[in-house]
Amino acid sequence: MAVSAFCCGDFIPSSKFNLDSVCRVVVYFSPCHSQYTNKIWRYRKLITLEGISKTFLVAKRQPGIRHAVKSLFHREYTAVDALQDISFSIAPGEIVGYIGPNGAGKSTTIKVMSGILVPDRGACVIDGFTPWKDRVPFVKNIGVVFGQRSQLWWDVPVLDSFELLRDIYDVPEAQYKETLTLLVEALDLGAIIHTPVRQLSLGQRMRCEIAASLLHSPRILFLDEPTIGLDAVSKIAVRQFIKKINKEKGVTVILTTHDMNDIEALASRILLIGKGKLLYDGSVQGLRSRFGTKRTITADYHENGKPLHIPGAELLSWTPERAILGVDTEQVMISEAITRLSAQVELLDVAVETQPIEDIIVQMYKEYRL
Ligand SMILES: Nc1ncnc2c1ncn2[C@@H]1O[C@H](COP(=O)(O)OP(=O)(O)OP(=O)(O)O)[C@@H](O)[C@H]1O
Repeated sequence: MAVSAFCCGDFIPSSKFNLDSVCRVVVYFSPCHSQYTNKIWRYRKLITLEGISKTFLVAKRQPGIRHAVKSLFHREYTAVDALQDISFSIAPGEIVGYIGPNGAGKSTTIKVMSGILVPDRGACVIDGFTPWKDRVPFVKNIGVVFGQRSQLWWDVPVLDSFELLRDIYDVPEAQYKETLTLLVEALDLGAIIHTPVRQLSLGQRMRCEIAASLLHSPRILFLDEPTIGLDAVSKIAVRQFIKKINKEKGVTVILTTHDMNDIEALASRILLIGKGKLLYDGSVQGLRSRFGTKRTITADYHENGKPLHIPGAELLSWTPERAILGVDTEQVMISEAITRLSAQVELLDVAVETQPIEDIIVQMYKEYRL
């Protein structure tokens, strides 16, 4: 019983399955079980970052010709600590939202994880590879989309870019054709695949970028602001597609975004980074219960001439038939507030709204002084 409970859970890559299952059984029956359980647990993680730090040296430049000439001989630099001791791990099949204010270090982390940038300190192991050391085998495992940059060739039809990428990743012809057919259908690319990239709208290009990042069927997808600048319909299409490949293909997704609707729609786990430091790692639900304690109660009732006074609740608006109340659940339980309300008016309808995730994030940024 205990063994089966221990074995079930995350997807285990087939090539590692035997070793992994044998290890787990051996470890479970070993006398120093807990010590080894930690190591095995880490082994089962697809992505592990430990103590990653990165500092950029930015040349100081003063305006004016005199300073420009001076800087030719003597340059001063400012150190920007983009990442400070970042550690986390991600299991196969997770969708993780990586959030934080501007300049927090999100893109820098994605660049480290995708092997574009070498950190100053720390370790990063993704599916057994160190991204910046094992670049050639590693990139076959990952797809990357930078919302503000393109991996497609500007002047040629989208399909030509896809074929070039097929050659770069050395994707077998049959596999390429099958994947392309699926992507064209799922992302509705049929009408635009023969159009040069420069003639596409932002939303059309973004769908093509996502397809391009998946042509080689990677297990991990890094998405850096994939919905930036998209209209509501395109955003929904991109979100649905991300959900689909996660569910059906088990693709692990790490997503940076400023759009909290992306987070609500997709991520079950959030990593919050601020000023290069990891500040929160937990579920969206955990975030709500820790920071989202405010509720709004809208009450409709039989006409009542007197403004309400509900102890523990703030009266946000009032008419003789409707009141809107703000309640902090840390002070008063919702059920208690409604009981107090019904003691004063004859209720017809009551609606309770939770705080939008956007407000909760703003509150978090305030709390952490970001
Ligand atoms: N190549 C670089 N040279 C110098 N400084 C850099 C470089 N790249 C990033 N930085 C600095 O590192 C910090 C983190 O930048 P990063 O792009 O990772 O932030 P971000 O969280 O992705 O921000 P945004 O949400 O605005 O995209 C910033 O202060 C930025 O100015």
